[in-house]
Amino acid sequence: MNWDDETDTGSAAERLVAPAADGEDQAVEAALRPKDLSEFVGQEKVRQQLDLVLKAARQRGATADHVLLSGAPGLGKTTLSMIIAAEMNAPIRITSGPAIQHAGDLAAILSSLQEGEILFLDEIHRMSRPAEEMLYMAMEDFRVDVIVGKGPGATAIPLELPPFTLVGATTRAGLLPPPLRDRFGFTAHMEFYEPHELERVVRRSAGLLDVEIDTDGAAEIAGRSRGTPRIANRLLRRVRDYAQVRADGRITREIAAAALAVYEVDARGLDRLDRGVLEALLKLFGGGPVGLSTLAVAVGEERETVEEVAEPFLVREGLLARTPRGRVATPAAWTHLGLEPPVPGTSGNPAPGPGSGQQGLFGA
Ligand SMILES: Nc1ncnc2c1ncn2[C@@H]1O[C@H](COP(=O)(O)OP(=O)(O)OP(=O)(O)O)[C@@H](O)[C@H]1O
Repeated sequence: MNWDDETDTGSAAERLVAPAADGEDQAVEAALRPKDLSEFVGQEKVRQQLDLVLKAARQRGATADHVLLSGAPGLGKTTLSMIIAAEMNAPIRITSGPAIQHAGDLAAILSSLQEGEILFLDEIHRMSRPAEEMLYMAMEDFRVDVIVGKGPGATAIPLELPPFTLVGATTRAGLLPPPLRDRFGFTAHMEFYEPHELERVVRRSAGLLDVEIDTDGAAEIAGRSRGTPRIANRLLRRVRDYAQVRADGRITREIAAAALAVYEVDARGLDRLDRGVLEALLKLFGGGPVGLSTLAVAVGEERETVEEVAEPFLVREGLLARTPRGRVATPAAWTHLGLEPPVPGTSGNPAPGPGSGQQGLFGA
């Protein structure tokens, strides 16, 4: 899947359930990041494999193989790169693909690395082609050719680099050219987290933020966090505000549910936009199929917003399907909104069923 699909565009930019980091996240994330592999929740396979890779490198007294981390935003790629540095007792340099537009930008970074340093290159799929080609040689031979001069008189001056470990992160592993992908010794795909894992993330973060929370309160937040630790931490902060202002500061299931109802994040993590799309699909178009443009007009949003912001999560949750004939709601969508699907052969509006308690863009 294309995880960039779930980035923010237009009116959806301020969503509480956006997977990308906002300013407030950046300010608090440093404090909440696990510092070593044992603190890193979930991703069992990745953790075990990485643990072996790092231990083996330490035993050999060598730098670790280059590591590629792929997966949706907010699943812990940056966190894991910092853990790699901590486990290797090495400094870390952080940069990103879009920041490296020229091969010279990359040469400057590479030539200033210390031996064993971890170079974290976020959004590696967005690096320019000349920089990418320079990276091939740097990863394989710890050497780059710096081109001096222009035209026929240009000469390549080889520059030796100290051994380093590149940790590349991408939301789009499929976009990486095979020669780049093949140069990583270890590739890990980060999965969305299970609710019980997010519950642990929430409880851990609550501890660090000095917030009292019970098991059910943590479970309630976890269930609405769309499989993503960053969203779990963000919802926790909003629930903490509510608990502090409207209650005694302690987070229980009731407090979490009431707080997130204020922010219109429902029990499954759908927000106002997601529910608006689903409600239009069910109430106005009998569950589809309906074309994307028509659906977008019906919810008063841009086509791109519906397609790139709302739909990826609805598809992932099995609530909506993209078919050649248009968007179609699944049986789970009817159940989630508490509506009865129309009986085949009738054209009446769907009747509200049990559980249709929450208001959406179209009312209940
Ligand atoms: N496995 C985990 N256990 C505990 N907390 C986690 C875990 N993974 C991520 N987090 C928390 O989620 C937040 C976001 O993580 P991080 O910045 O590493 O995500 P990312 O995948 O690098 O996102 P992006 O792709 O947007 O850069 C951090 O505050 C971190 O503390």
